[in-house]
Amino acid sequence: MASKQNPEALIEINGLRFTYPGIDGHPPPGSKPLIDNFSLTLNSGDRCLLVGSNGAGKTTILKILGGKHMVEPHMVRVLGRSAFHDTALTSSGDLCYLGGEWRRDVAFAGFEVAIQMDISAEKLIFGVAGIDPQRRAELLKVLDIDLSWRMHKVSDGQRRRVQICMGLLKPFKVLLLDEITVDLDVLARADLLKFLRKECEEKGATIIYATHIFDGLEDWPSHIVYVAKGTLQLAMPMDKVKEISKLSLMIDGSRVAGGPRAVNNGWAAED
Ligand SMILES: Nc1ncnc2c1ncn2[C@@H]1O[C@H](COP(=O)(O)OP(=O)(O)OP(=O)(O)O)[C@@H](O)[C@H]1O
Repeated sequence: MASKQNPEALIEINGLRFTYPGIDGHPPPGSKPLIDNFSLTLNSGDRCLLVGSNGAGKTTILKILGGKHMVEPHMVRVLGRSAFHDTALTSSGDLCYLGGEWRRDVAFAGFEVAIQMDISAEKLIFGVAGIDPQRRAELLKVLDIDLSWRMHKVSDGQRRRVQICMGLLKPFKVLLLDEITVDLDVLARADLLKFLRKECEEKGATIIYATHIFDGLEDWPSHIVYVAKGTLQLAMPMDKVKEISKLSLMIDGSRVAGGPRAVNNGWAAED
């Protein structure tokens, strides 16, 4: 994470404040903002794990970053632009959001189609125009997709793999992932995380990944952000988290008879 002035910042959130509108389209009078005074800056190559309990506001933050909710343009800048107002950010593929409603549908030949329709994986994946064949082949391998799968007959995890593949076909600069890996088996998830890490390290992409499943993620993120009740509680590079966690193990080890207390590597946090 970097200072607000850093020109390399791919994501800049400055004092974000957000309240869901009521039925009249306006925030209910006197309502407390769901997200309040939230600031965060991520640079090229950063891989940020967004954690927090149910209802903490993770999806809301990702949707705002993905341009799905309107906020004042100065509060959220993605690639230096306002995600809500600059629709070219998403249409170009530079900003990619995978989560929420996306779980039910995929973009196919310019339309949103139900992911469970009677269609082959091949038709869906090869139906996306203007894709680098090498990238497509790599994703098919990473996600271990059988092109003959019929989407209405495959398992949830297999369907999700096709969907993730389609979402990642276009190279992105900023990727927002909202719990999209829950249906994947351990190996598929590990391969996907490896691919995503490579995109950051080699192409300078930035990823925010919201998840409750921390298994196998110890070495994936470069940063961790913990949110509770819409407020940023902690934003830290992983190196620092590991340092603190080691330190706390040493301190506890010297205090507690019988050895160090498990601190769960600094990952688990309760609201
Ligand atoms: N469209 C909406 N209108 C009004 N309130 C909403 C809307 N969407 C979410 N909320 C509320 O905002 C709060 C934060 O929801 P959000 O989905 O951002 O949390 P989350 O951290 O992603 O939770 P989870 O881990 O369960 O997915 C919740 O209290 C939720 O009820």
